[in-house]
Amino acid sequence: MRLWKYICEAGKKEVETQKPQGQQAVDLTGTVAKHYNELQEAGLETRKDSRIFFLRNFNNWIKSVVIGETINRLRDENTSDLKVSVLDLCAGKGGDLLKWRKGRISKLICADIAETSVEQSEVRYNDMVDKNSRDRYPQPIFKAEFIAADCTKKRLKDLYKDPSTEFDLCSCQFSFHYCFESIQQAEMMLRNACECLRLGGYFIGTTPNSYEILHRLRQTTDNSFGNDVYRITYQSDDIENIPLFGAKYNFHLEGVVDCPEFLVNFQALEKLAEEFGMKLVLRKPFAEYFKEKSEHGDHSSLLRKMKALETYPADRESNLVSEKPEDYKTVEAVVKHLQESDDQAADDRHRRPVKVGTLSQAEWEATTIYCVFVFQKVVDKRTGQTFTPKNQETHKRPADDQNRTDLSESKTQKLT
Ligand SMILES: C[S@@+](CC[C@H](N)C(=O)[O-])C[C@H]1O[C@@H](n2cnc3c(N)ncnc32)[C@H](O)[C@@H]1O
Repeated sequence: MRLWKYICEAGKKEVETQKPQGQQAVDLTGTVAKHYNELQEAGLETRKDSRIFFLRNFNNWIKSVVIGETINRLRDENTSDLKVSVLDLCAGKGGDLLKWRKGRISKLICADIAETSVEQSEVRYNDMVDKNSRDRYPQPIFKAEFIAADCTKKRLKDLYKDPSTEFDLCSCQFSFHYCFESIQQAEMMLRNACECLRLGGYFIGTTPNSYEILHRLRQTTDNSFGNDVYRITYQSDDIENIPLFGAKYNFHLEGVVDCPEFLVNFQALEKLAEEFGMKLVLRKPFAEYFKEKSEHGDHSSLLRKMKALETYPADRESNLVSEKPEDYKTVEAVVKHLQESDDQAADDRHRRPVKVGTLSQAEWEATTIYCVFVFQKVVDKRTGQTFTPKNQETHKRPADDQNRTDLSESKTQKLT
């Protein structure tokens, strides 16, 4: 508790000292909302031609796995016919609607600061319901509610049609970091994520891994690192004195994002979450999460179905997503090695070219900035009631240095 008090006080002080003298601190939520509101929704064809086609699919695969596994876990820990109710915090244009449908949830509330995105997600949802009703065998589809609000400043509970709504799951994908602008915003975001969760409910998400970002920043001399797909530029030269809140950097992702973001201090996040009865169950860098989950049969076939990896070698070199040979240097060596072992094992008639699924090095470096997190509500702060899951896995918090990625690590999966 003393540590937490220290974190809070330090956080508040930092926010104060960051304000230019005699002025209000610049509030960046407006900039973020404007950016996402103006973002055009690319059609399927445009997306296919994109330099980050596989990166986007890969990130989508990670979301599918964490969402799918958490819904399964909820049903395991409760009853198999649990009517799952979900809050999609910073839901954007509704990119996860199909995942919720696949998870057979019963109720969804989507909230986002960008009004245009909220409208688009509602249209998408209505199209999905319409299309389903015209199907020969319509399936039940979850009820949905859409809210345009700054989730770091507005208490969402006051905006729900039914303020007594309880959720089994809150999902915040690729968005949580925006709330680390200030302690007040982080507190409000966590309040929104956790206060309406029922005991045993989960708060899951994907967010940039600040350990990884700092590790990469320390290897540069100009506060900036990246490649032709992404770039991170930290606000100041002083990377040894990172503020707990408001540690701003600019994030650029080719053709999709160009926005101020904030480093998430995971210790502060855990402490803040504790105030809402939440316990960290898992935090894993994407590289590690991919390695673990891609070995699982269902997830591995989903990788293919979602086109989350690029086939290497391609039929023609010009079919590769990157024109730079160095983007395929590691995978080239892996294929060579696999081909040699296959050739030794097979006789002449059965020799076949080895193909693997992979990501170009530049996309791999971009996606491995992120990590997955899972919290569970283990204490109801109002009643003091506690929750002990049926299959409690003892969570070992990863040491900070285990939260970094070895970029030469294999990112391939044999296809044939
Ligand atoms: C990278 S997008 C992710 C969208 C969606 N979760 C997904 O995975 O497809 C980040 C989203 O966070 C939203 N966002 C940023 N700051 C926010 C805030 N303060 N309150 C609510 N939404 C916010 C943006 O409008 C945007 O839709």
